[in-house]
Amino acid sequence: MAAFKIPKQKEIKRYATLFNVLAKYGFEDVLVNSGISKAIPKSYLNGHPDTEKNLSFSTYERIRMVLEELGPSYVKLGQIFSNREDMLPPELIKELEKLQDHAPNLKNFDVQKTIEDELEITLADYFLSVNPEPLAAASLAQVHRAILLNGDEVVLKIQRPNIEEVIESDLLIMKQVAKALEKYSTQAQALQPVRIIASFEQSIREELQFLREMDNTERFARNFEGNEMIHVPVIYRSLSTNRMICMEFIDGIKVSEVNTLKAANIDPAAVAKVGVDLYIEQILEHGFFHADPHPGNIFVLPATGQICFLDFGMMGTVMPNDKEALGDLLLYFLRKDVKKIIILLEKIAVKTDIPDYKKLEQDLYELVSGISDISLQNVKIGTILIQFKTVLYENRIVLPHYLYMLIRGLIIIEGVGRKLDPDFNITDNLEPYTSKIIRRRFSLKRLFKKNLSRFQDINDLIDTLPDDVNAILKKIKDGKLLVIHEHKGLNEFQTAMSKSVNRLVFAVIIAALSIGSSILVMAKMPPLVNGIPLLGAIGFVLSAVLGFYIVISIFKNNQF
Ligand SMILES: Nc1ncnc2c1ncn2[C@@H]1O[C@H](COP(=O)(O)OP(=O)(O)OP(=O)(O)O)[C@@H](O)[C@H]1O
Repeated sequence: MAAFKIPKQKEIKRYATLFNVLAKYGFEDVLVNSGISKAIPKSYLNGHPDTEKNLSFSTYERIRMVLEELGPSYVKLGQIFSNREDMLPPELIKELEKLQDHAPNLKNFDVQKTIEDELEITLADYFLSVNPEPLAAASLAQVHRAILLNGDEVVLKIQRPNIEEVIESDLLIMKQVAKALEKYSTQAQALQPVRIIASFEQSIREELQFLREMDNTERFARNFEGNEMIHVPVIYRSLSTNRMICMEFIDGIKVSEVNTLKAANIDPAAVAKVGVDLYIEQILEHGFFHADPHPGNIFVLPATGQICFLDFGMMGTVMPNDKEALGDLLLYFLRKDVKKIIILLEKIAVKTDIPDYKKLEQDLYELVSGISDISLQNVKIGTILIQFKTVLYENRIVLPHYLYMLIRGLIIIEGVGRKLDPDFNITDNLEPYTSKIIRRRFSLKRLFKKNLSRFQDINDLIDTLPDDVNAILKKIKDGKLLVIHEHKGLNEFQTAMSKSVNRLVFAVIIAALSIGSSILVMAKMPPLVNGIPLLGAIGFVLSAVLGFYIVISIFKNNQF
């Protein structure tokens, strides 16, 4: 039996609550085995729990219920881990996603005094009014509307009083329990509770730093500078602190309120298209994306139709190298090249322990075949991504955290899009990016760099792409790729390439002729005819004729 440090009096109640809730759902063993329960006076415990009723739920359901009952810190723990597919099984993730962040309004919360203390001001010097009734209440903060002296409408996102202490104290207990779980429960060991709590500690501390959230908001605004489709709330830095954000009030309609949008003459289908475009741009262009784009965090401004994202507490980052890998992954998926997908996954994974490569190959093959069996028009990216996550989990491949954030973000945003427009299809939004990636991957410059080794790739690509993607390729009016597509074959492409090489050789000859003949003319070198150097004159004429021919050919059909 482990020696457990007797908790201080004020912690005993929290431990007792934890024990009672765990016991209610049949998880008390760990506290008993680790000796924690012994340190709690019997008078605090609820007697023997009635586990019969609650055990009828699955283990993962019971874990979610425990978190709900234990309150804000634990709900936050569950929410943060609802996107840690790299650490938890999919069935548990599904349960954690059900956790809602609607905390009860604070009782006896003196908003005015809190603001004055936080900013060290007298309220009336800066604010015309502050609404004591919260606009929203979440586990870490409460949001209140206010009006500044200049008439600006703002909201104040204020951290709950003493939230830091509550979290510190909960963290302490969580760490103790995690250690005990890891030591005494084989079932819990697989979930790596100590690692989970360490990671939670980092995330929750970050979320409590409102200065970070403000930095994120402003970075997000800079990324979209000049884009008329989006509006980012303005932050009032001088009225904000690390525990309170003062920002522009967004007088918008939530994207989930489809009827209200229609009543305001806003086309929900257009909102879906623009909203998802903006999201994909964050991922693939800026590499800095909103990690929680649920409908409560996306508004439409009725006056301008602009989309407005809120809550920049959790953002994902895609580094330039990661973008390259994402592009490759997309292409290999489209080509159903399972072997290359595996090589790439192994390259980018943070951890792999693949027990059976044949099974992995089979799983991925089933996944990619599923994509091409149905037309891209009917593909639900969410379904594919969920399957993909399951394949990763079952084959013990752990990808970097940002990828799970991104997958989750795409699944959520696709859901938002489909709610706004049942015919919505995210692949339409992805099309310009797919085209761009393909064009970049197979540009002549890159092919030259790769010693033309991608010839075979291109041929494979053309032969294996689904019709829809070929249609995408067709749309690329940039010339080179169109030529590749229309020739539809390796030989023709090679011919086109060799003509390009010819063109280069001709250009070099002409340049040499011009330079050579210029030297002869300037030096007036013999043989001379009427004082003009004969060779120089021939060189001039030749280079002029050839140059003219090449220019005309290029203009006519891009070939010669
Ligand atoms: N600038 C704003 N203008 C209007 N409403 C806002 C604004 N900021 C926040 N809200 C409202 O307050 C709610 C909670 O805000 P926010 O999401 O930033 O807080 P949170 O504590 O991170 O909550 P959650 O974790 O539930 O997302 C939003 O969903 C929105 O309804």
